[in-house]
Amino acid sequence: MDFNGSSGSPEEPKKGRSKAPKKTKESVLKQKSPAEFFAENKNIAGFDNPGKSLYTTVRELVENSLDSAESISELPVIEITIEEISKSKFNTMIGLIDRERVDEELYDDFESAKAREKRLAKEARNQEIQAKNAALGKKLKEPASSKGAKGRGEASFFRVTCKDNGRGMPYDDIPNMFGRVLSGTKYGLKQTRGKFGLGAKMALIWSKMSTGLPIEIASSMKGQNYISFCRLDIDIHRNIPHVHLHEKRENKSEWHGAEIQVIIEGNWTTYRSKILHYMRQMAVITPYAQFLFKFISDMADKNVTIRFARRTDVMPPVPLETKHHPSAVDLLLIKRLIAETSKQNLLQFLQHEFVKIGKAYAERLIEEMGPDFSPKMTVKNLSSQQIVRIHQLFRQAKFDDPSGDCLSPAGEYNLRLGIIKELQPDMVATYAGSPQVFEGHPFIVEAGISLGGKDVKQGLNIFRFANRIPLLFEQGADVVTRTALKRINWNNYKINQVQDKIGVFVSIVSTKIPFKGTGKEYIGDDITEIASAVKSAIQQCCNQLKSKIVKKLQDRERQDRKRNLTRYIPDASRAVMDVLNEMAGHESKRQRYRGEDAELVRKIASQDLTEVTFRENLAQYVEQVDYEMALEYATQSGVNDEPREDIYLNALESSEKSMDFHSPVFVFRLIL
Ligand SMILES: Nc1ncnc2c1ncn2[C@@H]1O[C@H](COP(=O)(O)OP(=O)(O)OP(=O)(O)O)[C@@H](O)[C@H]1O
Repeated sequence: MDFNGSSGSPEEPKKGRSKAPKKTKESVLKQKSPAEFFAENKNIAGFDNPGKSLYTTVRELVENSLDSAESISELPVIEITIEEISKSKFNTMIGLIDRERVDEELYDDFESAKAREKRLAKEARNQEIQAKNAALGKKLKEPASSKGAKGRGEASFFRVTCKDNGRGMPYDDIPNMFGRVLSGTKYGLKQTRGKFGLGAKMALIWSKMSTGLPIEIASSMKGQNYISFCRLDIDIHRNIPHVHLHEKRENKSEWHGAEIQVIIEGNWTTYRSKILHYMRQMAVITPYAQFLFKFISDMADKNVTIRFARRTDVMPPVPLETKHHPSAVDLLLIKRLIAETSKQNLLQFLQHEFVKIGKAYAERLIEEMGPDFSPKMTVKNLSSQQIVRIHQLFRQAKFDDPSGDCLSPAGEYNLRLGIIKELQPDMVATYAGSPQVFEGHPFIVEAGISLGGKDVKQGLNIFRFANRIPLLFEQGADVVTRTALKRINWNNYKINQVQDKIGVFVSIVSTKIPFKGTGKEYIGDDITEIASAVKSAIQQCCNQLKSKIVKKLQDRERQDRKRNLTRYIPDASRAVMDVLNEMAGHESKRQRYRGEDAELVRKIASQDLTEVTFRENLAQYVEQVDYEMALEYATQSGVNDEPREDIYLNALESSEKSMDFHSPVFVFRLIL
């Protein structure tokens, strides 16, 4: 869909300034194209500064690739490469001669000899303080990063490439898909990662603003014997693609998918960890995808290669496009649906363009609308007032909730697998809620709680996902953070909120994610339905963990008790034997005992019972008591009934041909 309402040749100028109303001399009225607007307000789309822009570019490209592969039910294979381009290399690329500085004082990072002296003295003082503190065992503060001198520093350039095995794009659509802001294929009512028709264009706008270089797209669809190649940039004022090269190339390897390449200014140093976190979290929520992430630079020690291997072939079902729920439409939307419908009369329109309106219910609604409505009336002839009446009734009438069938949650199995694969926790519990509704939109909340694991800090580590996208920014106000911090009493579940390493994973999917703020980065805390679904999903996980933790604690207590008893056996045996030896020492003393006691004393005297046998018997007894206690606990807590789950892990290297035989308790792999 195209917000400009244009579908003609992309190269042809159609809208924007050229079509602005004629201005009189006094008029101050101006128009802006959507591309211009977003270029001027790029923070809205997550392009706040070079570092964040690098992060958002990666994110937009990866998410487009995932959407694309999943739309054809293909297990995603995605390669993302960030290549650092030095300034001189960049200058060569654009044909600019690298010039040495002549007038040093002209530069923003120029530092006078006096200022340099002052800075170095300050740095030396700081180092001294740090050394003193270190000697006193005090916690060291990160030294304020000394950039040498003031200044904005050198710009860094990066070539970002993302290659996938997805659906690809039709040859003719590519220029508009990448060169016209607010055009995309994901505007319908459907759960998708992308929605606005903006992300890829923003990467291009940023490249245009920072390097002036075009974007390159290579793509092929299944069965196409050619690769569509397109190099283009965007005419920001007119919001139309400016195509440099658009041609068909040979597709020898029968490849399908897309490869997008863009050269932008960025900052790897400040956003490295965010980008790697993003990739890692994406691997958690998408364990059926294979990601290869590479950072390449001239300095080999900066290079990074991370392969996030596919660990399951189980892919969530493709989300389905659904119709609007009557309680979630506004006047404008009803008018648009009327304009677009293929249905003739009001009855058919209500029945077919909305969910949860059956024929009988549509008839009752029309009856209720009043005497100037009838089932057979032509829907396109409805007056504005009549449409308002329909809208009012939609807001007041009762409708069944939409079902969650159109949604595609990650799935409890995938979430658990993702958590285990990336964090290797000591314990994990997951829960998938049933579909619920807010403002006429279905949503599903899934959660996972883990304890322990690698690269997890003490306290709460929150991982948020919306429509299977990791959300990394603006965490504080998010519904998940607030719920985990304020509404869960972790003590109740024997979890120590400060000391334990707690992973909180919450994934929300919906046909509409109610993002707050400008950056599509957090979900507000004010939608009660979502807030309570998040709370209950976390609690369900905590309950599962609690029984595991209690069992573990009891196990530990038992082991401690056994260890303590065992530790005292030698002393206790020796002490008792001393007494017994004393009793059996003299014939005259032995005479005093009768029955069992006499027998015992006799055995001591004849050395039939020694300290060693006594010690052995005691050890055996402790063992038996321990066993009986374990058995008693198992019967009480029904440990044997604990649900078991099969988890099938794929081999890290899938190059070997093999066949897996799954049994309830093991997987047998036959290498062919
Ligand atoms: N890797 C890809 N494979 C196939 N189609 C793609 C790919 N990348 C982009 N597209 C197409 O280009 C369109 C525009 O992409 P863009 O990133 O601008 O917007 P979007 O993904 O629709 O929404 P959002 O701005 O919310 O990300 C997409 O709707 C999709 O049809």
